[in-house]
Amino acid sequence: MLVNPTRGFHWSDAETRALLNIWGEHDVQTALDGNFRNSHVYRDVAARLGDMGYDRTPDQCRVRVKSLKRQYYQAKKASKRNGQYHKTFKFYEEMEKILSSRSAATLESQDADGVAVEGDETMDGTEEDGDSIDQPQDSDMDGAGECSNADYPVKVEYPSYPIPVTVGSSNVPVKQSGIQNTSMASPSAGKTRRYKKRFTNLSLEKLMEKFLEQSLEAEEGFYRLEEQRLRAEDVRRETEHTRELHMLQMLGQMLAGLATPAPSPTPQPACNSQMTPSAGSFFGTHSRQASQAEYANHGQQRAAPGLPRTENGLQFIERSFTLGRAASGNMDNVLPLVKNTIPPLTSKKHKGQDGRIGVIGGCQEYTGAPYFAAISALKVGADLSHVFCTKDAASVIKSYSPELIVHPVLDSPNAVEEMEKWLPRLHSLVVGPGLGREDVLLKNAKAIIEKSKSRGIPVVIDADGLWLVAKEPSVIQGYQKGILTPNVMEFRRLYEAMHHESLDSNDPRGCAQQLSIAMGNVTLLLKGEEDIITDGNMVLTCNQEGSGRRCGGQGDLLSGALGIFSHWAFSSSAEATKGMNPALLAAFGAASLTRQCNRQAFHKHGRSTITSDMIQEICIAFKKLFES
Ligand SMILES: NC(=O)C1=CN([C@@H]2O[C@H](COP(=O)(O)OP(=O)(O)OC[C@H]3O[C@@H](n4cnc5c(N)ncnc54)[C@H](O)[C@@H]3O)[C@@H](O)[C@H]2O)[C@@H](O)CC1
Ligand SMILES: Nc1ncnc2c1ncn2[C@@H]1O[C@H](COP(=O)(O)OP(=O)(O)OP(=O)(O)O)[C@@H](O)[C@H]1O
Repeated sequence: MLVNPTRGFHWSDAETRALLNIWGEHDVQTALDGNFRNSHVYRDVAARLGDMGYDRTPDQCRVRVKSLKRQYYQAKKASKRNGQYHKTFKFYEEMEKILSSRSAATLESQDADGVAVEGDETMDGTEEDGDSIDQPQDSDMDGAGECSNADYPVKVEYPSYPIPVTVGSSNVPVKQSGIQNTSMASPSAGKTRRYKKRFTNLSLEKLMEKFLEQSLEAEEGFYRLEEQRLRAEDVRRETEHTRELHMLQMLGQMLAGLATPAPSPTPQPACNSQMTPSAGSFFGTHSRQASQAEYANHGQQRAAPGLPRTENGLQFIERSFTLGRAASGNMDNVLPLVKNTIPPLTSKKHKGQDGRIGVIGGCQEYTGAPYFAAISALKVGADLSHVFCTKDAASVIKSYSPELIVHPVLDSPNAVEEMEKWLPRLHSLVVGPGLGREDVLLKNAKAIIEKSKSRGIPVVIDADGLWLVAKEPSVIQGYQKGILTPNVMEFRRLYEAMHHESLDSNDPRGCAQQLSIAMGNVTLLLKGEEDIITDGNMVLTCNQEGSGRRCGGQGDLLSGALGIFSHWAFSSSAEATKGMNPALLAAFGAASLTRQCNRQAFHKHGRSTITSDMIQEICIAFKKLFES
């Protein structure tokens, strides 16, 4: 049970004696002597008082002790004068006993340190009450760090580098630079006294020890914080990395979802009422930006038939390709996939393995077109290039190049059988360059397209082949390995044939997509200022820089190149194409190459650039685009 449960300011005599008994014990005095911090000592004193039934806080004990000491010193002073005063201080004897023996001990240590110190345990920076009048004769420490005790003057040398010290009760380390001249030199009077009280009882060695200890503590604290910061940074980086990996995984899964071969598509209704025409005209003055934005919408709104379009890989890809398009078409994101489809040149392969291409075209009027197409296929990398032309065109075409294998069969009575027997040897077919529009030639071309379809051979249709398609769309409709390469005129013709209405010249992409869908998602490469490539689901644009030079035969170069690119693309694994429609990749590759050839040739020949000049550039252009 507590004797003093009120914890009031008044100390009873018994309580005070109990306190002095504890405080006067040797181990308590030793613990208090010369220590900066004495809170733990007074905590112990208060606890022991508590054991005796007195409920006092450590602070109350400390204040009470101070008060007793003050009274003791005053009584002692007075007693020197009249020998009486001590009689009025009822605890004089007890205090005398404690402090006199303590003085002796302190003096011993003073001798050892060479520093005169008198006083008590007042070094606790956290518990100072600011009351210094209990010190009858404080030792002085002046602003220059000099301990000016009369008997033992000592010059205190502080290190010139900043030492973090704990100030007040906040325990915040602060740096004191030039400590001799600042904080010790110009504090307020009260502070000066406090410093005096704190430091006078300490030996220099201890003082320095304290400084160094605190300096070390502060340094350790700094490193601890720094370590925490670095760990937090590591965690942040790791989180970021995991997030990126997660995104990549998601992308991979989506692309893998697209690798599933598409089922046979159904032709779609032609018109997309959601389309809004933009300003300008592709077929006249075309506003590219407007239609780009517009087209992004088409890509996301349409659910085209035939291709997996669940939540979904396709939408995701469309978005990413739409983003990529803004700056430079799809050069950055599609070209690497095209590269993936190009077979490496190795000594292990035999002739024909990298591609055997057939061109159906070449008549009395047009011998250049099939030649351009066939030679371009060779120059891009086909091993063998065949031309199936009319009899009178054959020798002319042969005379252009000994590289080409020319079959004068297109106008023969058994043209289809003649050509069909070559089909097993062909990897892809280009139908149309220089074909002409004679019914019999178109009929034979149509028959050979049908045969090729049944064999699953990729079929590129260009020029007069498109004339045929405009008349009979079913010849290629819904064939996923079919690719149409109309120029502006051919596109218009096709569109109007399919939709029975004029095309919206302000919306080339929308129209191209509509046409592709109407054709059963056959891939379309609409040539122009910007080549638009679509399979109805996805739209790519090729803005590879070309030139302003348009001469006959450039489209033939493109269709011939596309012949070989389509073979490579359709022979590639889904992994290589990342699940993208191979027809799109092939078209993109051929379009980029043609434009690059045009650019290079134009640099050399300017206005005089002709298709033969472009063909000369295929090697360098191919290297630049696909092998660098
Ligand atoms: N050196 C050669 O042997 C060449 C033969 N070519 C072949 O020539 C054949 C015809 O192809 P084209 O692209 O010349 O087809 P077109 O004869 O339909 O068009 C030729 C050009 O005439 C203009 N044109 C066509 N119809 C028009 C109309 N109604 N009103 C106004 N202008 C019109 C357009 O500028 C068009 O690009 C194809 O088989 C093609 O392959 C071309 O490839 C060019 C080179
Ligand atoms: N305005 C243009 N700016 C840049 N390149 C263009 C432009 N128009 C067409 N091209 C490019 O020229 C090439 C041939 O396209 P073009 O429209 O001349 O084909 P074409 O008329 O079918 O050719 P051909 O004369 O062989 O029949 C394509 O690669 C295309 O990208």
